[in-house]
Amino acid sequence: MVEPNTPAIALENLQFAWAKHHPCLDIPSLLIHRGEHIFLHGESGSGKSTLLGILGGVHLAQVGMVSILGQRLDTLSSAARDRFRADHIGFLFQQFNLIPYLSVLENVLLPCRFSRYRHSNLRESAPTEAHRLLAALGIDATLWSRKVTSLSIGQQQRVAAVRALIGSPEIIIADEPTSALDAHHQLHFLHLLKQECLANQATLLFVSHDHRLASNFHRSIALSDLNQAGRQAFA
Ligand SMILES: Nc1ncnc2c1ncn2[C@@H]1O[C@H](COP(=O)(O)OP(=O)(O)OP(=O)(O)O)[C@@H](O)[C@H]1O
Repeated sequence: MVEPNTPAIALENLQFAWAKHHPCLDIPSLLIHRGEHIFLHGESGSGKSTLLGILGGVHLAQVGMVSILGQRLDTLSSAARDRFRADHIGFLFQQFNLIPYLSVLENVLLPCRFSRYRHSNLRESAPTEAHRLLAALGIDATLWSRKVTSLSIGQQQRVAAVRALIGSPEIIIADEPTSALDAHHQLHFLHLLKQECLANQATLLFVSHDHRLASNFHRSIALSDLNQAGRQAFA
């Protein structure tokens, strides 16, 4: 159980460089509170996906502190970080990362198979909750047993959102999730995602190039304002 006042995300003095490369991220501090909906934007190549990978414990910063829900990631083994991510973070990727040979329902149930914590958060049985979320995100019951790749791009995106949301992880991280959708479907998708995050009091960190979406969030953060990497080179 995570204390309600514990920040969702806290970074201090974070520095990260890819092997044999110049520093990519140098962030003195970042604090995101529980339940906040954050819009994170930045130019292509500015390090947004790298930062999300650090927050999810996929990459380890060489310097600094990364604390997620009060847990310092650098104190965990690689396997424990994977477990922590599976338990507490729902990731929603630009390319969906759905398992192509599984059905819609099988894809959606995966987090509850991999995480006992997320399974234990369910108020109903896993299939019942999956059905509720799929219906809430507008995926018709006739599609649930179909192979996920037979769905349209917009439908696959919503299936990926259901997979991120099931079992109520405290943090939802969405990396350019709407880039394949047209403007109308983008807003509709965002509305549904926010609604589910609100219902779960989840923190939403949403990355996009599309500034028109920013007004839908509590706070907008420009990575260029946070990140000092490379600044001295141009000073
Ligand atoms: N696996 C990797 N190995 C080495 N360098 C990498 C790797 N992944 C990303 N980079 C580099 O790190 C920098 C930041 O990349 P990143 O993908 O985080 O940017 P981004 O802001 O998410 O870009 P986009 O908006 O285009 O997705 C880039 O210079 C990129 O080339």
